[in-house]
Amino acid sequence: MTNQSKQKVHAARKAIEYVEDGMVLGLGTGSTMDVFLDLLGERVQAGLQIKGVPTSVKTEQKAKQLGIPLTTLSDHPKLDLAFDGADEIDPDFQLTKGGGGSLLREKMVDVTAKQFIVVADESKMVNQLGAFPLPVEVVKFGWDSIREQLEALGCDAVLREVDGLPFETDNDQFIIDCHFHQIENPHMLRDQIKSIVGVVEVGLFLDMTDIVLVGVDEEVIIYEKGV
Ligand SMILES: O=C[C@H](O)[C@H](O)[C@H](O)COP(=O)(O)O
Repeated sequence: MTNQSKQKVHAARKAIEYVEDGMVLGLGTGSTMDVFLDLLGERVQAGLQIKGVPTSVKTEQKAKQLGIPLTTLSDHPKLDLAFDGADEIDPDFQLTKGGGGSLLREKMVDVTAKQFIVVADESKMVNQLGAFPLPVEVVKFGWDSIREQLEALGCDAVLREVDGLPFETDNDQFIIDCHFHQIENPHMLRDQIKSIVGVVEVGLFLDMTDIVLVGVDEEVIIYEKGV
């Protein structure tokens, strides 16, 4: 197991400690969340009573395989906790997400939680957002015109492809990855991107995070908002 994988396991183990009987949880997407789901599945098999709202089809399928009971945002519009990974975390807990293409459902779920807990290895901690290409989910219609409008904001904007074909999200839309390299003002950029007609969501998760659990070698560093 790589050091990064070990850090994910440590952080996911710590995250499980926040889960209590009767809670309704947002279940994030990605390799870190896969570790978390495995551990959660073990706790459920041992008798823990929780329900989860998945943030992607992939997470939904894995949760079902593990016997984790699922529910919906319609039935539970306010979640107790949401757990999710991140692609970048800055010192103010601002995030970029969507490396796996699940940003829309992730944001919809994560924003509804009383507490949003980010689980990560230490490679995700950055001084400034932007080295990781910023994912933007867009409608298919006129996507190239949207891409040009994104480039006008000062980035190289690239349609995400898999095996030479456009990547399609769980919502049947495209992702455009925006290479800004450095994001000076995440709030302004979010507002500029969201004002482009045809943009569905942007992978800047701002002012949402309550707790960050970072796996660092054999320990986990806990960062809490306001502490
Ligand atoms: O769309 C994917 C999500 O935003 C993930 O949470 C993010 O990419 C982090 O994934 P991982 O834990 O695999 O690094």
